[in-house]
Amino acid sequence: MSEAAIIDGKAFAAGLRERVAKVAADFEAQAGRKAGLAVVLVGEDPASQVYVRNKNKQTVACGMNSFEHKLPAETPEADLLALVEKLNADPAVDGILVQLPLPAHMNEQKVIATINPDKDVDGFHVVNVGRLATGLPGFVPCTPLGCTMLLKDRLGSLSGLNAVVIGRSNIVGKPMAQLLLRENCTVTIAHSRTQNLPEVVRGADIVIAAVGQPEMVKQDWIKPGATVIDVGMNRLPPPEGETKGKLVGDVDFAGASKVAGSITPVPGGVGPMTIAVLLRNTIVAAHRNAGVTLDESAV
Ligand SMILES: Nc1nc(=O)c2c([nH]1)NC[C@@H]1CN(c3ccc(C(=O)N[C@@H](CCC(=O)O)C(=O)O)cc3)C=[N+]21
Ligand SMILES: [Mg+2]
Repeated sequence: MSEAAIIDGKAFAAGLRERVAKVAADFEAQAGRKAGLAVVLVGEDPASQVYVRNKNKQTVACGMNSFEHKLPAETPEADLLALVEKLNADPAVDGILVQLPLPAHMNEQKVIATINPDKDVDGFHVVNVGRLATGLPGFVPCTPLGCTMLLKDRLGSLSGLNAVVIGRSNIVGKPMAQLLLRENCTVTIAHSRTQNLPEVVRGADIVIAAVGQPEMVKQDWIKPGATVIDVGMNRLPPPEGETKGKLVGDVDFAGASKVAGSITPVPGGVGPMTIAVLLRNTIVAAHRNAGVTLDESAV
């Protein structure tokens, strides 16, 4: 058995950002303004600050406006809701992202429910969850949409394939299952209570690992030739005398890549796709909100 092909999410994401930049330039020419993304960060979590900085840089690089709002951790929930309402009403803002997790004193569901669904470029609002489940146009969460793009690029049609999604979160597992169903896969959602998980995964042509358990999915769980998408991002404890631990996924990459047909690495796989799809969703939102025509399948 030869080594799996590496699915280069970083390169695919760079290509997607180039397509977004072209579409963003056309949008500006037609609408007479740039598309805009507002990112709200509450608190000083260092990892979150790095993500927000990257989003901001990539938004500007694609020719869109980035509006950053940083609030102290102890901000009252009512103040955050008021900011979201202000962004909802701002015609320069096409997309709104409130960085999760929020501090414990805030109700995430309530905050997400306050975002105008037509500016909800994360696809987290229940209206967008319902649209995805019923096949209506809306916004689809960035990570699972990015995974679907990588799968279709690699495999072409996914029709009839057995897909096993490990994890049932609202952000990845559940929308991932909906998207695979839309592609005519036979979909299984596995989770912490699933009996005989290795056997279930061995039936999969497509494995999506989104559990948050470092290197949980082992070599002998993988069907030979399967396509493996690793959504996990786990920081291992640093070795003696070092400050930064290694970043690993939910899949034992070295083992699984001996059996899989193709596999995403961590880092450089799904992560970069998440941000590129956010920019894609933002330029789509701008066209819809401004009434400018766009072939959405081309971006
Ligand atoms: N409302 C909301 N929407 C989000 O989409 C959202 C969020 N909140 N909160 C935090 C998570 C995390 N997230 C990542 C995006 C890209 C990388 C990424 O680009 N990772 C790189 C490098 C990571 C590294 O080296 O640290 C990679 O995997 O290659 C990671 C993580 C979006 N999130
Ligand atoms: Mg994620």
